[in-house]
Amino acid sequence: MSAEIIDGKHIAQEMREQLKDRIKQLKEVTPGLAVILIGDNQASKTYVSMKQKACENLGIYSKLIKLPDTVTESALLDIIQQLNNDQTIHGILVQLPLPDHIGETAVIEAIDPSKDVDGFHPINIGRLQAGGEAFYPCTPNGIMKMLEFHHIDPKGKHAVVVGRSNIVGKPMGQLLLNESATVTYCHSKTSDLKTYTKQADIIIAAVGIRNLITADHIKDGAVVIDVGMNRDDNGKLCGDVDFEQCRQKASAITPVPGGVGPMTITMLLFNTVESAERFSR
Ligand SMILES: Nc1nc2c(c(=O)[nH]1)N[C@@H](CN(C=O)c1ccc(C(=O)N[C@@H](CCC(=O)O)C(=O)O)cc1)CN2
Repeated sequence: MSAEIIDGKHIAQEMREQLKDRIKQLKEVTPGLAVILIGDNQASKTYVSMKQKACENLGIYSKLIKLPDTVTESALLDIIQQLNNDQTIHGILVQLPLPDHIGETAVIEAIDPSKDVDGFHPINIGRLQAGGEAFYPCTPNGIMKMLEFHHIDPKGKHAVVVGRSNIVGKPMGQLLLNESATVTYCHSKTSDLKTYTKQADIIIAAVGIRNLITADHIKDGAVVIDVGMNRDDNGKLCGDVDFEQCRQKASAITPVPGGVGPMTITMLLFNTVESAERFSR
């Protein structure tokens, strides 16, 4: 078997075209996104510039606030407060990871939940658990859209999520559960990982370990979603899944790059447009 490739770039592009129409409908309101970037992390700079470019292409106003990694937590909280009160801003995000001296929880909790387009605030996480209207975290929500696009219904399927981060693993399991999947969480300390992954109809690999998931880890026909963003020995971007091995056995698989990544940014745009729509009602 050779797997169907789940092309995140293509799905992202289709969704972005739909968002353009929604932005046109907003008429007097221009959706506004504030992005706070702290320090000099090269990957973060790249992701932020991709977010800004994507906003520009769609006609979303984006405001970049660059802060040195010496910024204090209290100065950062003040800036967030100003953005909470800024009527031109419908979405606020603080690019992660943060420098060690800044508390992630305090920062996330300072963002007005109605502008928390990353979907990380405890109010949005609680609403996600309740299955209600909320901003859902972008990467897992993007994966749900990819499954939907490929008519892969999680209902009754066994989904194994490998990873337990607050931004991907945990909400991913919750979203799959909300769609009636049976969910197993594994992580970097799970012993005998294969025992679990071999039972999976859908595997989400989001642990940040290059080539952790090999053909031996999956059953024939599994759907394999790779969230990993790692570098190989030559500095080339690669995921948590051995793509060449697993594509021979899986029924559908995402590549890295060009899989989940583009959907993360698209779902950020989606949440920002949704927020502007809510403000304009
Ligand atoms: N505040 C947030 N911080 C972080 C998030 C987040 O959702 N909110 N997620 C990640 C990084 N991230 C977005 O911020 C992100 C990662 C990867 C991609 C992406 O499109 N990757 C491309 C490859 C890009 C490259 O060449 O380097 C791909 O997979 O094709 C987009 C967004 C952590 N921080």
